[in-house]
Amino acid sequence: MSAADATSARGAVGLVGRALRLATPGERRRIAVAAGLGTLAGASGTALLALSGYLIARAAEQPPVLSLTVAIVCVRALGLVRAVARYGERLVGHDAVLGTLARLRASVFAGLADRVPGDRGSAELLDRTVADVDRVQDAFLRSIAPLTAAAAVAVGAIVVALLLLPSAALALIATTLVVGVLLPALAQSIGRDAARARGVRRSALVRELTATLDAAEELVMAGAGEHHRQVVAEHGAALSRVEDREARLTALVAAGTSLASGLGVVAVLALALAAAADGQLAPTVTSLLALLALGTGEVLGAVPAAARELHGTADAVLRVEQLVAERPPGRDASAPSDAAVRLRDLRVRRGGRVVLDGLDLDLAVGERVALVGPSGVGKSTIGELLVGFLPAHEIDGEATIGGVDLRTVDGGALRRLVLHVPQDPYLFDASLRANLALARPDADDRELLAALWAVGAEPWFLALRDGLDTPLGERGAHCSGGERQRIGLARAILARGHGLVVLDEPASHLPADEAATVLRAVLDADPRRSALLIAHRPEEAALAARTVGVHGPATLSPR
Ligand SMILES: Nc1ncnc2c1ncn2[C@@H]1O[C@H](COP(=O)(O)OP(=O)(O)OP(=O)(O)O)[C@@H](O)[C@H]1O
Repeated sequence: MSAADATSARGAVGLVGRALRLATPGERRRIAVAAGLGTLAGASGTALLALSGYLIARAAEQPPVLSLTVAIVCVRALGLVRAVARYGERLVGHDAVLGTLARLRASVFAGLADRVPGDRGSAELLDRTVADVDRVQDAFLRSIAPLTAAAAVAVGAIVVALLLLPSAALALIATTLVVGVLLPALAQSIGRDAARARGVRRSALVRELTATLDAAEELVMAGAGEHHRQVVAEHGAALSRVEDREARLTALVAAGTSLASGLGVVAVLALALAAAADGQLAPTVTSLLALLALGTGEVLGAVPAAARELHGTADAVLRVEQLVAERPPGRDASAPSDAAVRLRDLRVRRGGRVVLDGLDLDLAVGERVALVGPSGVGKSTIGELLVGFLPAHEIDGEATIGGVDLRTVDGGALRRLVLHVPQDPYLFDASLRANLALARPDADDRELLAALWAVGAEPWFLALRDGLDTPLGERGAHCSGGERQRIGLARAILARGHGLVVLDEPASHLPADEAATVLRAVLDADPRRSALLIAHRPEEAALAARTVGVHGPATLSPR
């Protein structure tokens, strides 16, 4: 089903089914209970209104009070039932939906994290993914529940009217068709166009804003800040215009809904009065019918907004469903037994361009190999291949680790086997301790400090006021390039259990006379670990038992 299909009734039912499939059976049961309680609240509200009308009209005739007792008790009971059912609906519904959301967020994150980095998407995709999961909540609470309640109340009211005055039932059916079918179809079409236009405008704004914030320093230095501020403001204004138009159209539909409901009440009242004048209907039932129509109109009044919401959530539900259900292509459950690497006649394409071609490389268990060569010839690409960061469709030829094809190896098993130490390690906006503990959560402070000392970070550390509790700032903004690299290298010293470490120029910002010593400490931290060391400096390459030169797409020669 495409998002556009959601405009049809079948599409809407299908979408409700798909949204419900995102919940576990237990959550579905609670969502059903919430929808049932919502229906009970809506029905008792409408019945309360109708019965109150009857009671007032009957009381005006000044009958013996005892003859009103049943109606009075019913009115009290309905008032209580309505309040309790509404409270229960909110409680059970939100409890079920928030539980579903928490679980979905974790699944969506796992789905994104499992993808190779290039396949993970931009800030815009991540932004939409977070918003999408939130919108699934709307599908449950703002669409499914009110639509169920409205359908049940409308059918009940029509049956009651049919028993009392068939012509009033016809007027109610007409109101239901206009308010519950025609106007929602209009609202859905507004929702579809508005959601599409809003999505395009919002994406453009997020893209521009992210790019501007990322490059803020360079833009200010180049004097281009004002221009970009204007571009962001224009995108913001365009989004506001789309939202403004959507709000005006929505208000028109809301006005149409109130008008149609009101006309329905007037029609039912007129028919009931005429029937009462003809003696076909007791005068007291006239007000019951009119207020029954009023109550039904109120419940139906939520349908256009619910239908619009349902359409608005269609794309979101489909995207979340894909992220939760889809495994990254080509990854299966095979786990390599060791870290022996074998590459034969390997060809790698990146961005549509061949960057490695005819590559042969062996790395035995426990062996240390250095990769050297000019910039841009594909050294890092080899490292990324070994750690599963390249999409399978970009790799041709033989590429195995522990005898398992690198294109099909299980992502989790590969990351437990191969440790990647990048040139620019990612530091979280957290304490130094938390950033180091990422590599070994059970390491104590003594071990963390030993790792810092081994990478030559002692003088820097001793100058920190809060020691291991020092916050490192967003992306490690409080650290220099060299300090960030030392933290990345300390993580590699702390890490345990890997069969292979890929060191991708992780000491390039350190002074040349220190880099080789620090790298040796990393290599010696786990002597059983084999290593692929990507290096530009000869003294670093000399740490490996064997050096391999990479010279371009078609050549790779052992030295
Ligand atoms: N994500 C990517 N998308 C498209 N092309 C890429 C990507 N990453 C790298 N490349 C291209 O692949 C080629 C090899 O890049 P790679 O980073 O492997 O080279 P390198 O030998 O490690 O270079 P350096 O020594 O400068 O780090 C380069 O031409 C680069 O432009």
